[in-house]
Amino acid sequence: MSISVQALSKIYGQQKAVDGITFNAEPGVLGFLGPNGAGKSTTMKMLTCFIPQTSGTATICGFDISKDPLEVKRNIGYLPESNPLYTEMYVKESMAFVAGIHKLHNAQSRITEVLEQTGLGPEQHKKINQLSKGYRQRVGLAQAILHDPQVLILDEPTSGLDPNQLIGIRQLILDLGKTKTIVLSTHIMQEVEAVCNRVIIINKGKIAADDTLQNLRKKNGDKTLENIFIGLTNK
Ligand SMILES: Nc1ncnc2c1ncn2[C@@H]1O[C@H](COP(=O)(O)OP(=O)(O)OP(=O)(O)O)[C@@H](O)[C@H]1O
Repeated sequence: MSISVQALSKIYGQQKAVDGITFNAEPGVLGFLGPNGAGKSTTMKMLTCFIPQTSGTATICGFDISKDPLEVKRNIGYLPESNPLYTEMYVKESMAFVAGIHKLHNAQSRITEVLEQTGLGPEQHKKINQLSKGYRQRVGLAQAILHDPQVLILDEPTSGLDPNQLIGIRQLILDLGKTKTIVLSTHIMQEVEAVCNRVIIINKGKIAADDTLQNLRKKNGDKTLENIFIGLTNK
């Protein structure tokens, strides 16, 4: 199992942000949906060992997030919602920096491959602070996939992109999802329909639905995904 989550919870002070969620994921693109404040980013931060859980367990490619964080990080690529980048670096230089952190042996050829895959070739000699928002998103994604992880955690990877950029990034996510397990957080229902084969809807820290898109529609009288989302998250 690529991702296995058992009764995972996170409490910040008095706030129960994630409340005992359990799910598994295998290769494919899993849409991770929920209203603002539902606990999506918090869950992603726990799965990537960014913050510790309050209780429960999770494994990534068999490695426990509490006991084996280094192995988890070797097997996971993470694009956080804020997409933090060293903006003073040149694109290619920033990729070499990340390759160094992962101690990649084939760094040069892998960087060339990933720059190509993410459409960054023409921009590779610019400084990150000279790039448009869409291209910065691509740099974040390129850094997340550089070490060829089996699991990708993408927190709103397409927010703020123009329609042309959207198509390119969605296609890349679809291609990656053929072999990798991708957890994709997004508020764009059209995007979910375009790339996800399964969705989890989270509301107030709990899982409100976990199913294929097809089954969700069947169970909800063929309503649109937007209406299903509204129905499940206004409780
Ligand atoms: N560091 C923190 N300290 C205290 N509370 C936090 C912290 N981070 C998140 N929270 C709270 O936890 C809850 C879940 O937040 P989270 O960011 O996981 O939601 P989300 O589903 O990703 O929302 P969005 O769609 O707006 O990004 C919210 O009520 C939020 O205010």
